[in-house]
Amino acid sequence: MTRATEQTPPDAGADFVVVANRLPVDLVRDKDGREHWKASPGGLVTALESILKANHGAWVGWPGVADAAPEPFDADGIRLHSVTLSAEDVGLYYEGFSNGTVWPLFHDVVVPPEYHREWWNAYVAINRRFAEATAAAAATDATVWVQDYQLLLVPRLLREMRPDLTIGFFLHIPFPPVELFMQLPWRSEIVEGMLGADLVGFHLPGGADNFRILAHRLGGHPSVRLRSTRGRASEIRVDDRRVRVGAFPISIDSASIDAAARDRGTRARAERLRTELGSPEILLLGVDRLDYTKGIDVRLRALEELFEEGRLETADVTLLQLATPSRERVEQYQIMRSRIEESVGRINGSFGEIGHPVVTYIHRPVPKSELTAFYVAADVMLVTPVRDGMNLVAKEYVASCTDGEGSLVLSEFAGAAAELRQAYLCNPHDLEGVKDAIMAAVTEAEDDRRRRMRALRRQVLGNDVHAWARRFFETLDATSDE
Ligand SMILES: Nc1ncnc2c1ncn2[C@@H]1O[C@H](COP(=O)(O)OP(=O)(O)O)[C@@H](O)[C@H]1O
Ligand SMILES: O=P(O)(O)OC[C@H]1O[C@H](O[C@H]2O[C@H](CO)[C@@H](O)[C@H](O)[C@H]2O)[C@H](O)[C@@H](O)[C@@H]1O
Repeated sequence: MTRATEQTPPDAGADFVVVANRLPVDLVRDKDGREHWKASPGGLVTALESILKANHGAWVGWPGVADAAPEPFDADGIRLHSVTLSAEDVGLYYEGFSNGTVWPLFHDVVVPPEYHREWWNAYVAINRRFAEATAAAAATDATVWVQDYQLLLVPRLLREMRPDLTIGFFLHIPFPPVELFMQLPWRSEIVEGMLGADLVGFHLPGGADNFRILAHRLGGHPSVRLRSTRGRASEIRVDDRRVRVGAFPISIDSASIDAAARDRGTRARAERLRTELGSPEILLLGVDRLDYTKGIDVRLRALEELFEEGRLETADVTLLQLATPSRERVEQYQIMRSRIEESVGRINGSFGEIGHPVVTYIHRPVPKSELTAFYVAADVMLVTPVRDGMNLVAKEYVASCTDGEGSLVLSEFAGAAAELRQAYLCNPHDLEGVKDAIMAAVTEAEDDRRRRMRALRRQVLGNDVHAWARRFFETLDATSDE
């Protein structure tokens, strides 16, 4: 989404409203003070954009910069309502409680979560602000879909304001084991906040199970498994309401990525890219937000050791690592960036040649069409998070391997590993295992590699983001009909 046009808001409100921390476009302020909109980062936007366009819905979210307060406007057929956040709000609610407390806690405390009462107070106040904006944007009896960990309190707040609404909630990141969640000083408030929804969705059944156990332990809410949904959902009783809970693994717009990857221009760009990278025999690719959960450091260590041990020849192999800047004011992200950039420098210092680094590192987002060309060009995709809700990059790569060539090295700790079983799976905490997975992806016989990719493509092309949304809405409808 790149163009935005102003229109008068519809009086009656929208029948379908998505509320997420971010709008699907970010407001960008140039140095000279001029403003324009650009697509905002991350998998959530990628996933929901096509669904909203098809349904002429509304989206409530933050425009991505402090103090911006644009009037509601339409962009590519979606009505956008901005929630204004001051610089202080961004520091306390987004960088603080969302990304300094919940994000690390829910990603298995891979860095220590911080618990600060002023972050929590801001989180409560801003969740209320999002709920109020959503209540104002939704028509009578509308369906509202609340997204993700920044808005865990919104379902309950919204139900109190607008009992007529049907409310779905989806968590895009892992829901942690009970023992870890219990660290949170505000654990009951969070669970009760989520239980305000009619349907609470997770990527994996394990997340749904953890939530059910916590609803019982913290709130005394009993639950039953629903046989009718073939083990996919459970039901929690909250007073006189029934809240469904289930697993809905998100996916991508597989067909459109497949088509983009087949495009002649994309293929030509992929060829040129390989030439620009020195025509390596094996092109490895990493594509991530620069986040400490993504295991970029893990794959760099693995590659460095494979070079040191002579298992990979530096003359044959190149890694292209794309890293989108992310949450740059949060300290742990700064630490991880320094560590990664130091590793890239060290590896190139040891193994690169003049004009031929072994690792090419790009710390900025690239256009989607360019990204598809990178996927097409790559021989091996490295996806090695220490924990990840799903990881859409893994699925995008598979959808781009239209000629059946290409190998995916995938961490068992990414949600995607539950579906992409034929990838070269590895444990990112076991460096030898990661190295072996990379070597297998590079050296396995062509027939075996192709057989794996065929199976992966069947999975990704047969389970796209439209099927994900359909499954979620069917379950939500069934819940609200009863
Ligand atoms: N350097 C980049 N340039 C452009 N898009 C990127 C880049 N890195 C990641 N993306 C996009 O961002 C999304 C990342 O989604 P995902 O892998 O699920 O992780 P997350 O949402 O945690 O960032 C994908 O759709 C991917 O194409
Ligand atoms: O908005 P940001 O702080 O810049 O972060 C970008 C998004 O990152 C997270 O993505 C998650 O959702 C993906 C789709 O379900 C999933 O594949 C991935 O594993 C998750 O990490 C976050 O959950 C979004 O809210 C952010 O917008």
